[in-house]
Amino acid sequence: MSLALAFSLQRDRLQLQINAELANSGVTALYGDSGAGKTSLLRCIAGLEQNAQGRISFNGHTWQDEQTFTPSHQRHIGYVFQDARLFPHLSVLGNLQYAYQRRHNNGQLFSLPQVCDFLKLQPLLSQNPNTLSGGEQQRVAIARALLSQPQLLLMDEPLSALDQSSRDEVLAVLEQLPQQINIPVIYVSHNMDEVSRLADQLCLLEQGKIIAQGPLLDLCHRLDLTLNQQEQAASLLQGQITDRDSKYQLAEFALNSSTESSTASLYLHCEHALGEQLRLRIPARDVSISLSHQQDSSILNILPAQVVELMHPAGAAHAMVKLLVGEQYLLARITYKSLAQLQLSLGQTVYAQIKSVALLNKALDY
Ligand SMILES: Nc1ncnc2c1ncn2[C@@H]1O[C@H](COP(=O)(O)OP(=O)(O)OP(=O)(O)O)[C@@H](O)[C@H]1O
Repeated sequence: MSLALAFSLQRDRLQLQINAELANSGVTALYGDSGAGKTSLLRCIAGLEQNAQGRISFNGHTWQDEQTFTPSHQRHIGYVFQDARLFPHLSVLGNLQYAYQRRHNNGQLFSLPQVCDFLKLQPLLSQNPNTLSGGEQQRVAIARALLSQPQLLLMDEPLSALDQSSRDEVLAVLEQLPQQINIPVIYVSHNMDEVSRLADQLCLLEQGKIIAQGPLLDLCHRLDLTLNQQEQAASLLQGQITDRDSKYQLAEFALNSSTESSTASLYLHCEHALGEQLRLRIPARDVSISLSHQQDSSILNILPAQVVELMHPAGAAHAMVKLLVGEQYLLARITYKSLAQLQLSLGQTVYAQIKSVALLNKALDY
């Protein structure tokens, strides 16, 4: 059971041609450049594009084919837009009650107190939407979408219109979303940092077509994808906090591995509890490579690694090196000159020097 898509939509400047089956649990990120067709695809799923030709079905229910077109309000979906679109003449509570009263069914997946608690809306209930910050408005918009009791939640760049502090506020809520709701989420974004914090599955859209799809962890290390040849490419590593060093205020983060012999650890500063499964994001540009283990460096995290793939697009000043660290992959973006000087080859053992890591709250789903 899943969201099965086989349809096309003709736009003035874009032909959307979609053939895909999206997961029916967790967060699937629809990622692509501006104009790739992400919003158009989401609108087709929502039943907001009458001109889409083809078939869309969800969990065995046909929403659209040659004979059928289920209107948007009968698809049991929640939709969160880039802007909150709250009713200005109603209080926050009024907006929420309006959505709840018009819920898709009598299901009680999400109750008003539960949603208000999760999205920390209690102090805002009597306020008018115009008096709220952008982040607060977006939290209300998410609550409103959930109160309609959807079976599928669609989110179209819900952070893009927010300033940094509001963005962080809503992102913190979204990171907790999978623990709170048990429905699939399709999340449109062109921000890889956001995607790596929130998504389990990734769907890459380019010029109206899905060019790759699968678990985020698999796709974010594939060097054939242009996404991973760019400056903002980053690796995701999965592991847990296994020790704390109170003298230096550091925690030991051990990468998950199936055997003791292939384990590897990094050191970082964090407050997370021992044993907690976490996701680590390491920008490829913050990983350098040396042939020997540097003993006189301030870089704390230096790990033995094996070169498993090299990518140097013709004429480019930079190359991407895919390394195996323990049992997980790490990307290093180095200059073509360094690649030539080090004479790196496949299978070679090197040392990965990691200058920065970001600890993400969400563990990866395998
Ligand atoms: N209502 C419309 N009528 C005609 N063309 C449209 C319409 N909406 C979008 N388009 C065009 O379809 C293409 C895809 O737009 P869409 O908004 O789906 O892309 P996107 O990937 O979501 O981009 P962004 O990240 O900038 O929102 C663009 O060329 C856009 O100009």
